[in-house]
Amino acid sequence: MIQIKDLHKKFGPQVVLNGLDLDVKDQGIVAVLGPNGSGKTTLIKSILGMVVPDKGQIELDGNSVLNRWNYRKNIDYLPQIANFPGNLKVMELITMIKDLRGKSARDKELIEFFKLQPYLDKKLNKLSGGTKQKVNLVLCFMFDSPLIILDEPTSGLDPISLLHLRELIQLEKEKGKTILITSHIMNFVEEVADRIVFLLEGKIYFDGTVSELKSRTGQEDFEHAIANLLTEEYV
Ligand SMILES: Nc1ncnc2c1ncn2[C@@H]1O[C@H](COP(=O)(O)OP(=O)(O)OP(=O)(O)O)[C@@H](O)[C@H]1O
Repeated sequence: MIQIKDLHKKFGPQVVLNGLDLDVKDQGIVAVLGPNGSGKTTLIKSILGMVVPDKGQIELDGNSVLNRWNYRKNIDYLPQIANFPGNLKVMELITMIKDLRGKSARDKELIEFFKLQPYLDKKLNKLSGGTKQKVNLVLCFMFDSPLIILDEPTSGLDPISLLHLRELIQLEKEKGKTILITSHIMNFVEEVADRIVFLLEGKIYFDGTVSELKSRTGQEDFEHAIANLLTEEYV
């Protein structure tokens, strides 16, 4: 589905991606992890065509994405920070995005899933951070695309909403979708991820399952296993 070869990206003198290779063949949930500033969002935005790499190849289903835009219609994306006009009402925003995308949407089902009915007539700037994030999740998931990219989807969510999100992600996976997630909430990642891809110094430093990570680092606890990857590199 996604094939990335020798991806390089610099911002000014700062090297962010330095020859990164990534192959995602199967359906399932891939967690892209790494310290702050390790290039997770840069990688995601490169796949989406929002960042233009300096060098390297990105293919989706065998076709290069560089300088092509149509492929993005088949990706659902949740940005890390979504900035929508605050004076729009929730339902107005959902309707506007549906009109722009021109695709059928399952917004009603998701509004119910996240219990957003009481907020539909409220302006976005009057919502709490967590409620805004639920609106963003509705916008992201409503088009039912085969590839879903979620940049920090857990941001601002309370424990019950986190459970809902986990359930939704699992349901989407069961439909055969590929889901790429970044998150700093380690127990959420441990519960949902089929594969962990850990970025460090512009490359993939670890690629495997949660249990492979635990056995490589000799740590039973996932958070400690991740911390161990970092000390491995820096001692
Ligand atoms: N448009 C840009 N211009 C200049 N520097 C940028 C730009 N986008 C990202 N960077 C820099 O590239 C580095 C990687 O950023 P990126 O957002 O990809 O990291 P991240 O792994 O997603 O971090 P976090 O965990 O904090 O979200 C950072 O040092 C960031 O400041």
